[in-house]
Amino acid sequence: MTLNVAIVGAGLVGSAFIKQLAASKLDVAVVLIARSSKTIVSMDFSPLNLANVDFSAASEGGWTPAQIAEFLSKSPVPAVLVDNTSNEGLAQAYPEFLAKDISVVTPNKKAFSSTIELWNKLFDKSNKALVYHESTVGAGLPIISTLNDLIATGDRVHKIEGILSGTLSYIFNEFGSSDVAFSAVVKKAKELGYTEPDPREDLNGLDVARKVTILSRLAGNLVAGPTAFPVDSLIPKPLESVESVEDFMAELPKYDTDMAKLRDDAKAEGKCLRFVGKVDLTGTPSVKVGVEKYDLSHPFAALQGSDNVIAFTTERYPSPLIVQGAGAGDAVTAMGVLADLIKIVQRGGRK
Ligand SMILES: NC(=O)C1=CN([C@@H]2O[C@H](COP(=O)(O)OP(=O)(O)OC[C@H]3O[C@@H](n4cnc5c(N)ncnc54)[C@H](OP(=O)(O)O)[C@@H]3O)[C@@H](O)[C@H]2O)C=CC1
Ligand SMILES: N[C@@H](CC=O)C(=O)O
Ligand code: NA
Repeated sequence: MTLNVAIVGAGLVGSAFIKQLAASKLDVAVVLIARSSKTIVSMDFSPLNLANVDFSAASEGGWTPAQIAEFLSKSPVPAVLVDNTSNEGLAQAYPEFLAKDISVVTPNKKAFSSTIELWNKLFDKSNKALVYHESTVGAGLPIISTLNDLIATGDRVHKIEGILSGTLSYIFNEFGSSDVAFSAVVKKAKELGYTEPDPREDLNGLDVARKVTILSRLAGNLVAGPTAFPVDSLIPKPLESVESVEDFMAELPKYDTDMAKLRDDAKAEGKCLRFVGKVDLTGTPSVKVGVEKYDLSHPFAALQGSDNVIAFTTERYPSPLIVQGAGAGDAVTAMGVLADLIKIVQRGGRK
C-alpha cells in the first residue's frame, strides 16, 4: 500500500467518496472511517473493507482530532486525513496533522476561510505534508487548481467573478423561471444535497463568502475572513434568531411573498436575480458577495440546476477564462476530493 487514509465524515459527500474510492482501486488502505459518534478503525493498519462499511458494529464514541492525528502518526507509510465533515474543530486541528507529516484533503471550507494565522500554517513552505482542497470551491469543478496554476505560472489576476453556490444557483434558476414558492425551492435544494448541513449557511451568504475568501487569498489578497467584506443575506430578519433548522424551515413560507416581489420586480425590468461573488484586484482590492440583477442575455442568466460559473480575468486572459458546471451535489463533490487524493498518491504522499 502506498498510503494510509483516514476518512472522517460519512454523510452525503463522505458516502459518495467511499463508493468512488472503492471503485477506483486506488492503491491506498483506508484505516479509519468516522462519523460524529462512531469510529471504525483498523489499529494494525490493515485495510478496511470499503464494500461493507457497517457503523452498527462500531463501538459508540467519536474520536477527537488529536486521537486521529496520534493514530495516523504511527502509520508505517505516509498518511492522509480526508475530512468530509463541515466540522470547525477538525478544521482548526489541520496544523496538528501537518506537524505530524499527515496530508489533508477536504471539501470543508472552514479552515481555509478562518484566520490568516491558520492559513499561513496550512501553506507553510516547511510542511512536508500536502494540502489539497479543490472541492472547497465549486465542488469538483477545476477552480482551485486553475487559479493555482495561473498564479504559479506568473499570471496576474485582475478579477474573479461568479456564481459560487450550487444551492443559490439552483434556487434562483428554479425560483426565477417559475411561480414556485421560495421556501419550496429551498426545501428541494436541501433534499437534493446541495445545501450545507445547515442551509442557513447558504442563505445568509456565508458559504459564498467563505469561497470568495479562499479565492481572494489564493490570488494574493489576504482578506481577514468571510465577515470582513459586504455580504447580502437572504434570511428574513425575523428568522435570524430562530434556533433549529426545523423551526427555520417551518417558518420560511411566511416570507415567500417578500422574495416573490424581489423576483417580480427584476422580471418587470427584463432582468433576473443572481447571487454572485466578486474579487476585484484592479485598483484597491475589493471583495463582495450579494444579489445582483442581470439582463436575460447575460451568461449568468442561462445557468441550469446547481451550476456554478467562475470567470477569471487575468493579464493573459483579458477575455476571461470561464469554468462552468454543477457546483454542488454528492457525486461531483466527492469526485473533487478523490481527484485530490489521487494527486497525493501520485506525489508519494509528501512534498
Ligand atoms: N453537499 C455538497 O454539495 C458540497 C459539500 N461540501 C462540503 O462537504 C462537507 C460535507 O458535506 P455533506 O456531506 O453534505 O454533509 P453531511 O452533513 O451529509 O455529512 C457530514 C458528515 O460529517 C460527520 N461529522 C460531523 N462532525 C464530525 C466529527 N466531529 N467527527 C467525525 N465526523 C463528523 C457527520 O457525522 P454523522 O453521520 O454522525 O452526522 C456526517 O457523517 C462540508 O464541509 C460541505 O461544506 C463542499 C462542496 C459541495
Ligand atoms: N452548500 C454549498 C455546497 C458546496 O460548496 C453550495 O450550495 O454550493
Ligand atoms: Na472545485
